[in-house]
Amino acid sequence: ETEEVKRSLMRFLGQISSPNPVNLNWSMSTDPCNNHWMGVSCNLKSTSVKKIILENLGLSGSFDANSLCSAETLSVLSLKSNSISGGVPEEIGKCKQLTHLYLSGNKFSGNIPLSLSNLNNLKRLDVSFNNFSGALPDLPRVSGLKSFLAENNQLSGAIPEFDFTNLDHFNVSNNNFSGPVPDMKGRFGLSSIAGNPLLCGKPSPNACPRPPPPPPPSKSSSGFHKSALFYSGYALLGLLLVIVVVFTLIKRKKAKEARKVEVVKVESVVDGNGSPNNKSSPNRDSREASSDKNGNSRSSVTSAEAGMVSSSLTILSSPVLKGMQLDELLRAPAELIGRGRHGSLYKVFLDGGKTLAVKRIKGWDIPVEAFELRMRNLDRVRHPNVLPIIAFYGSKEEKLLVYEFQENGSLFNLLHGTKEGRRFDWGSRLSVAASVAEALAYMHVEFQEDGIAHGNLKSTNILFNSTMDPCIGEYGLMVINNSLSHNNNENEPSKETSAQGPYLNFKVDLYAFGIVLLELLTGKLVHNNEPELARWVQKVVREEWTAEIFDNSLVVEGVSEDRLVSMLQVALKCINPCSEERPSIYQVALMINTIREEEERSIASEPSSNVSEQREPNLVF
Ligand SMILES: Nc1ncnc2c1ncn2[C@@H]1O[C@H](COP(=O)(O)OP(=O)(O)OP(=O)(O)O)[C@@H](O)[C@H]1O
Repeated sequence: ETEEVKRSLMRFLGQISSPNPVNLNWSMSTDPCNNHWMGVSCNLKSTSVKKIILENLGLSGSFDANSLCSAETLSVLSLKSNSISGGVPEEIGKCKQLTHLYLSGNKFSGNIPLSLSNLNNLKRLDVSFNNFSGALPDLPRVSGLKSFLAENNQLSGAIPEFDFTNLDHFNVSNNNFSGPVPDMKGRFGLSSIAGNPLLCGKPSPNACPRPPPPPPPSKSSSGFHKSALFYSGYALLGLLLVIVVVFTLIKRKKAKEARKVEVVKVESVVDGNGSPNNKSSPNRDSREASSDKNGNSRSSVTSAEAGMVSSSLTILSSPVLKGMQLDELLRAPAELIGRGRHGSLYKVFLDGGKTLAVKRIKGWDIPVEAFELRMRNLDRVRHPNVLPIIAFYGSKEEKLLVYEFQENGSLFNLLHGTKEGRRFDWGSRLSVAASVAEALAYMHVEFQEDGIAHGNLKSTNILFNSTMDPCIGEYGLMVINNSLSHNNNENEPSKETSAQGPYLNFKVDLYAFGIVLLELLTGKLVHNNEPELARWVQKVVREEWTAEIFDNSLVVEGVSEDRLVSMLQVALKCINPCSEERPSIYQVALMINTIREEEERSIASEPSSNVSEQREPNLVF
C-alpha cells in the first residue's frame, strides 16, 4: 500500500481505538499487505487493502470514515460487536468499492448517512443494534443490495420500497417506523417489522386508515389552465423532437464526411493483403485498376464503399487511439505473445507507454461488411467484466482486433503460473466464477437474437484488469457460422444432433464455462478446451472418489467440502454431453451466487474472522 493509505489507516485505527488502544500489529514501519496487519486482507498481488475486519475488540472511539476511505479499494468492512460511538460520517460514501458493511452491535447514533445510497456496489448492510435515528436514506437505489439489517435502533419515517425480490435478509424490527408497510412480496413476515407500533397494513396487526375520498372535480377556470398546460407540454415535446432529429442528421452527415477523409488517408498505406505499403501512395484510379486485374481484396478496398471503410482502422472507443492510422499501428514496436488456433496475438507498444493487445486473425471467412457490422454490434454492448474491442481492421484475408493490453495476465497464468496459483484462494476463485458467469449471462441476453455467443471461452481468454477484476476477452470473435450443422468447439464431445441454430452457440459457451469451473476446482491444466479434464472428472465422480478431484491448495485452505461439491455439480451440469440439458448461463450465475452467499454467511459467522484468532489473511480480489 502507499504511505498515504498507511498513514490514513493508522489515523482511522487511532480514532477508533481511543481512549483504549488495542494491541494490533499495525505500524507505519510495516506494510498492511506484506506484513499481514491484523484484521486486514489484501488483493492477490498484495498491493491494496480489500477487507478490514475488526470485530469484538472492545473498540470504543469514533469512526473516521474519511481516513478509512483513502483505502479506495476497500470492499469489506466489519466493526461488529464493539462500542464505537458517535455518527457514521457522510464520507463513508467515498469507499466506492464497499460491498459489505457490518456495523452492528455498537453505539452508533445520528442518521444513517445519505451517501450510503451512492455506494452502487453495496450488497450487505448491517446497522442493527445501534442507536441510529431519523429516516432511512434512499437505499432502494442500490440495485444489488441483498441484505438490509437495521433492527433495534430508533429509526423513523416510512419504510422505503426496497426491491424485496432481490433481498435475502431484511429486518427493521424494534424501531419507530410509521405508515404503511410496503409490499414485501411475501418474502418477509411479521418478525421483520415487529416492534414498530406506528406501522400499518399487512403483515403488521394494525389496519391502515382509509384514504379520504378524492375531492369532486371543480369546474373552475383551473380546468382551462390545466388543459393549456397539457397542450403547451405537447408543443414543447414536439419542438424538442424536431431539435433532436435535426441535430442527429447534422451529426450523421459530419461523421460520414469525417470517415471519408480518414479512409482516403489510410487507403494509401494498405495493400491488398492488408499489410502496410510504405511506397508512395499510388493514385486511387490506378489502384482500382490493379485490384480489378488481380481480383484480390484490394478491389473491395477501393470499389465498394463498405470495403473502403473497412480498409481503415476503425476506432471504436479509445481516447488513446484517437486519430490513429492503421500504418501507425502496424509500424509500432510489437512482441508476439502467442499463436493460438485462430491467429496470433501481439503486444504493441505505443509512444507514451500505452500497450495494446492486437489479435491478428487469418482465414476468418466472414464478408468484410458482416465483420464490420459484428464489431459495431459488439461495441454497442458493454459490461465491466467484458473487455471491449477498442479498434478493428478487416480485409478479406485478414482481421485485426485491438484491445487494451492487460498486464495482470490471464486466469490460466494465475492458476498454473509459478507461485501465485498457490495463493489463489477459494474466495477469489468463487468471485472470478461469479463475475464471469454474470458477465456471460449479460452478454447472452444482449446477443440472444443475433446468436452471438463467445465461441472460444477458456482460461487464457479470461484476463485480469488493473484492479484484478476478471474480464472476458475476445467475446464474439469465433462464432462464425450460425447454421451450425457442425460444432464450433471441435474438441467438445458432440451429441448435438437435436439442438438447432444460434441456440447451440450459447450452449457451447456453457460447456466451455464448465471447463473453466473444473479448472478452478481442480487446479489442473487444460489446453484448448480439451475434453480430457471433463472425462477424468466424470470418471472420478462415477467411481465416487469425489474428494480426489479438488485442488490440494483448496483442501489445505480448509474450504467447506459441501461448497466444493456444490460447485462441482454446477460444473458437471455445464459439461453435460447433451447440450439441451445444460442449464442457461443465467441459471448457472444464480447457482454460483447462492454458493457464494453461503460462503459469505459462513465467513461472517465464523469466529476465526475475529482478529484475536486470525490466521493467514485470505487473499481476496
Ligand atoms: N488483451 C490482452 N492483454 C493481455 N494478454 C492477452 C490479451 N489477450 C490475450 N492475451 C494473452 O495472450 C496469449 C495469446 O493469446 P491468443 O488469443 O493468441 O491465444 P489463445 O487464446 O490461447 O488462442 P485462440 O484465442 O486463438 O484460441 C494468451 O495467453 C492470452 O491470455
